[in-house]
Amino acid sequence: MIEINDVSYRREDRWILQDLQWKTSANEQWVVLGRNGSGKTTLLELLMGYQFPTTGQVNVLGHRYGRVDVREVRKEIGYIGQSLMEKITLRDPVWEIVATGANAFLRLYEHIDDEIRERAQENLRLVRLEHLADQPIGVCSQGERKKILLARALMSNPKLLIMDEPCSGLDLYEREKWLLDLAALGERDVHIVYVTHHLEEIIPIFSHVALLEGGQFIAAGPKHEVLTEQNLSQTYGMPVSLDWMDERPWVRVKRTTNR
Ligand SMILES: Nc1ncnc2c1ncn2[C@@H]1O[C@H](COP(=O)(O)OP(=O)(O)OP(=O)(O)O)[C@@H](O)[C@H]1O
Repeated sequence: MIEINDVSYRREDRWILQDLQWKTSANEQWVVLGRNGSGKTTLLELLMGYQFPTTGQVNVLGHRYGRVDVREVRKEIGYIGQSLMEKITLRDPVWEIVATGANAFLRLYEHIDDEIRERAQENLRLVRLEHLADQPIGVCSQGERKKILLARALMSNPKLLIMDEPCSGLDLYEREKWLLDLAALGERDVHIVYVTHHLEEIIPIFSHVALLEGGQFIAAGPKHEVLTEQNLSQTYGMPVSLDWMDERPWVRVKRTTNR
């Protein structure tokens, strides 16, 4: 699904990503973890074709970037990130924002087919927000907006769903409801790459984890192999302990004698 070979990315005189090798398969669902500034969003931008690597190759869904029209590849990718929310017009009704996911535009400039309108309603039902269809998105809560973006991302029946901290700003209740919606996606034929700061969001549908530190992968592979106390302590730069509960990892900072 994704194949990254020898990828490095430089901005001005600084290497933001270095020597990345990464290969994912269709039956795997990935989480990417790393500290602030470790390069997670930059990595996602390379996958979306918003940025191009300084060296190396990026292949997504069988297309090699640089040789294809990335706009065509993007039609097969659903994306949820803060930058998308910032571009949305807050007075637009919810169902219209969902409908724009069908053609990867941000606004509707022409008449919408009944079929697309119906599918937008269906996807809103999927995230249990059909009652908000005619409201402007500006009046929706943060949790509702995240779900609306999920419904939007599903409009194009994406083969790949990329999510950049989709739970940020959600309270515990809203986060758990969002994760339930995400778990329901496990039944769909969609490959997920999910960036988060919170390990407990690694629900059972996720099979693989990549750990980024300073623009390099510390480890990438099956979650039970990668999520070790040693790897996580290195990723976060402090000693941590790890517990698995309800098939989810929970991390705690180890108390140290030095202050
Ligand atoms: N346009 C840019 N010009 C210069 N530096 C940049 C640019 N974009 C990102 N960076 C730098 O690259 C590094 C990685 O940024 P990135 O946003 O990918 O990190 P991140 O892991 O997503 O961080 P966070 O968890 O805080 O969102 C940061 O140090 C950032 O300052």
